[in-house]
Amino acid sequence: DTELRALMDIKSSLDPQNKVLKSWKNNGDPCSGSFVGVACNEHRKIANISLQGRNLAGKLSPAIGDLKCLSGIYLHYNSISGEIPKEIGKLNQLTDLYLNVNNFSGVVFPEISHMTNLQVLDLCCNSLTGKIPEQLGSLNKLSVLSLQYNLLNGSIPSSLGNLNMLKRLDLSYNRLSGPIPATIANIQPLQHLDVQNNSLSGAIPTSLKRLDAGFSYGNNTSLCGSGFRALRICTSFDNANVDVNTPRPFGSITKNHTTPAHDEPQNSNLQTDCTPPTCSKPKKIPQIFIVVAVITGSVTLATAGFLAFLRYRRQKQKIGSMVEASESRLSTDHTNEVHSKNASPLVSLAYSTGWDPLADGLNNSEDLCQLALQNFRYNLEEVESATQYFSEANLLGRGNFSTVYKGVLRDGSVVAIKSINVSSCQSEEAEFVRGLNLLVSLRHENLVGLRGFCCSRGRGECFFIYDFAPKGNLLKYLDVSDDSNLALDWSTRVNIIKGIAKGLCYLHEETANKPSLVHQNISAEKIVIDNQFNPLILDSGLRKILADDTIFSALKMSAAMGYLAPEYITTGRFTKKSDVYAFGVIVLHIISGKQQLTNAMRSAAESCKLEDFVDHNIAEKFSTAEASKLVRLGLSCTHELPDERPNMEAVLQELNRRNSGS
Ligand SMILES: Nc1ncnc2c1ncn2[C@@H]1O[C@H](COP(=O)(O)OP(=O)(O)OP(=O)(O)O)[C@@H](O)[C@H]1O
Repeated sequence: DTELRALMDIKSSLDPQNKVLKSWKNNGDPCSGSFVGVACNEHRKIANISLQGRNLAGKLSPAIGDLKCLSGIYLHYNSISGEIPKEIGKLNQLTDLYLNVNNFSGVVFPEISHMTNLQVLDLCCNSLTGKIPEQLGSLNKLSVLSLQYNLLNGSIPSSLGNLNMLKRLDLSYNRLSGPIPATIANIQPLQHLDVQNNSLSGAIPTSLKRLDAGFSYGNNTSLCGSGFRALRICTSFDNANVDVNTPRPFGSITKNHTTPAHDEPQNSNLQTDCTPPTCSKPKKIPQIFIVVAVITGSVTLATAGFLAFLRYRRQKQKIGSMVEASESRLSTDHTNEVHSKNASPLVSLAYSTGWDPLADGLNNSEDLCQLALQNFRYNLEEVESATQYFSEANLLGRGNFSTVYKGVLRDGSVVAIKSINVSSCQSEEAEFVRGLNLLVSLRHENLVGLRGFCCSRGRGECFFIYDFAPKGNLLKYLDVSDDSNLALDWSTRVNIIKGIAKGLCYLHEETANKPSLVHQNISAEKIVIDNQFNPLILDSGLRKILADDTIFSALKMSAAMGYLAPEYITTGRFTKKSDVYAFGVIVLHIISGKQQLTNAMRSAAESCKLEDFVDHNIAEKFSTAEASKLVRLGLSCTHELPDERPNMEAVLQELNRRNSGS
């Protein structure tokens, strides 16, 4: 079929050596869940391609334009080169386009503006040249436009002022010249505008003052304006300049450029190709059995405000060199004031506390908190030697904002070392240090033990060193065949459920020594198993040191796996009850032994048909009474309404009651 052919085409150009996309098979079914990074909608049309951070080094094929029901393309943090194909413009259902942090070159084709449903366009950190097409001004659903760190020149099109849903606009680190169009200042929802490090000139529209700290304009050759810090007052020459470049009324630009005659047949074709029900979005979000594409799309809607502007910062190797490049550029080209404004607070933290080996001897901190943290400090050398210089052979997992390696410390103990890019961390130094203090203070038998950390300015990364849990994560024990030896027996399953409940209860409770914490990212991958088959929760408290937007990528994953509480879609907030929901999903996973819970399974659970729900691998070797109570617990924890879910304390009481009764 056309979609499969298109996928094969995309595969051969994106991954010519067939290293990453082996699972995309000519005779396979892309909607079976077996094609890595591919998710379909309810009509079995491809809705999402999520291949971020996969080391893809080929090109993006024009065949992408044949996947007409795509709503999200996530190809960021790869090394994809060549042009962004014009054909991408045919995707008029697309809401998210993430091509940031790659090696794309060539121009931004005006055809991109045909994607009329686009909400996030992130092309940051590539080598794109030429002008920003005026036609982008017709993408009127756009809430995030990120074009920073490219080689774009020419002026900022005033048509961007038509983007009346835009919240974030980042054009920094390009070669743009001319004035900042006054039209941009009129975009009501705009909260962040970054144009720093360009060659802009003329008067800054005064109304941009309302953005306050959300407006960054440093390092532009001849900008002027009154009431903006570190800017000179405009002269009559500047004002004349502005007049010359005063944007045309944007209505006319929109008319001329956004709906050129040749677009219409193309777009209307797409409409007919893709008319509902083929591409329709589900009206209702089911509870835990959720289509990946639908939920990721919905989550995007609910959280678009905080999702994208910092995404470019979240790469591993590239970002380090980029930070350094921008630092050196700033220190040679620009004033100290700008330098200190742009340097990451965390970088200075690394200096001031001497965490970085390069900065040893500079430790002049008198802050008691920070001194207490010194006990947990490791140096980079130890981290490097433990992981054999971050050898791929020691790689345990690579997530959206972090990478985990297995390592052996000098004393012979085995550890898991989680590396997080500095740019994914809280940028406020005080907040970060507070988060660190909390992190090291958490202690519980069901939380994986944190031994220490190391923040390296040189690598632009922070490392967290944890005890290693040798039996792997919970996923390893789901969907296993009965001859694999991995099927857990009943009492182990109950013990694991109870342990997770204890760990979560500890996190949720507030004591004199710790605040109440919401984990926010509970899933089977975040539960590792120790030698005694006790469960240990990963990443507890980590949220406190991460930048606000960092959680978002993890969120999409948990949404995809069904761990995300339904109310998140409307509230955009994590609560203890959303942790309870994820816990409930895990309970159902453990009892059923399955990672994917089908509707049929849910009905079986609801009607207490245990024989259809409990993992066949344990045959009859389980207590029926206990199993039906646990299934009921799983169902009540995953109740659609948060108020109807029990809190973790009640869950634990129920589990203990069961134990004493059995
Ligand atoms: N302390 C540990 N002991 C044993 N294995 C671990 C430990 N920490 C992590 N792992 C393994 O590494 C995998 C990846 O860890 P984790 O999910 O925390 O990081 P990640 O892949 O970088 O994802 P994320 O972006 O969600 O943090 C885990 O699922 C687990 O299998």
